[in-house]
Amino acid sequence: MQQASSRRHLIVGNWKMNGLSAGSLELAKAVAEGARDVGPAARLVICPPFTQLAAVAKALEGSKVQLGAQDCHQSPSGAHTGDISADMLVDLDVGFVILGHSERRQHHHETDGLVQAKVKAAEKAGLTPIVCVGETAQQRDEGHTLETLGEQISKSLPKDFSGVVAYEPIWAIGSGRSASVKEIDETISHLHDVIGRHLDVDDKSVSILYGGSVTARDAASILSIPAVGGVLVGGASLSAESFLGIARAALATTA
Ligand SMILES: O=C(CO)COP(=O)(O)O
Repeated sequence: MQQASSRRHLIVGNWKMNGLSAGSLELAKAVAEGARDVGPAARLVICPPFTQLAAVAKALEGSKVQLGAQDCHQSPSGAHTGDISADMLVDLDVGFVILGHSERRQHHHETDGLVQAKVKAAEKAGLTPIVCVGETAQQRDEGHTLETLGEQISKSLPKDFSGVVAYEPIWAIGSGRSASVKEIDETISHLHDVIGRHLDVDDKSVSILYGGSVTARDAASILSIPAVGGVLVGGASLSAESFLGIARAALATTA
């Protein structure tokens, strides 16, 4: 098993639908500036809304912080009013794209099949997809967590998947209640097994992040779990101080 000391954690900020011009620029610059102290312990990615990508890309020039987006369309171009293609993201120096987030699965009715089509489009364009999976509180209470996640993994990821997975229990998102270290450890270890069984890739090659109410306070204990490849952060990524606090926790786990 991979040891915590040899890993480089991926710390991803998902700004969701937050950020106007001035505030986004200020936040991106502050993250870029503070990232200098984080050293090689972590790779930092911030995912602003589409409207801020171009400005944030400029603000991150020359920094170690990479740029991500929050969705893309499954087609390269065409009559898809209001949509954004993977090539359009690459054109703006975007390197990562979050796909299949539970908020899109729930509010935009995205299915596993659609998520897989988007993953293929993203990989073809040269983006690294960050594919989210997670169970509802009801699925958890009824004992269907592992089955639900297994189905999402096997149906949302192509057999030759080369991206990143994020385990985000829906009940933990925005609730202030992160899953426990034991829950995260057991679930992510299970997801590695599912990947090994269902995909044609070495499960160790797929990094699995945890997301759901991650803060600078609990980041070190989460990042110390050997199976965890990093974190996907919502609310706490909207302040440079708390996002960088999480990144510094990665540094502490490798010290
Ligand atoms: O959905 C999330 C990140 O994609 C998690 O959001 P919070 O960190 O606000 O719980």
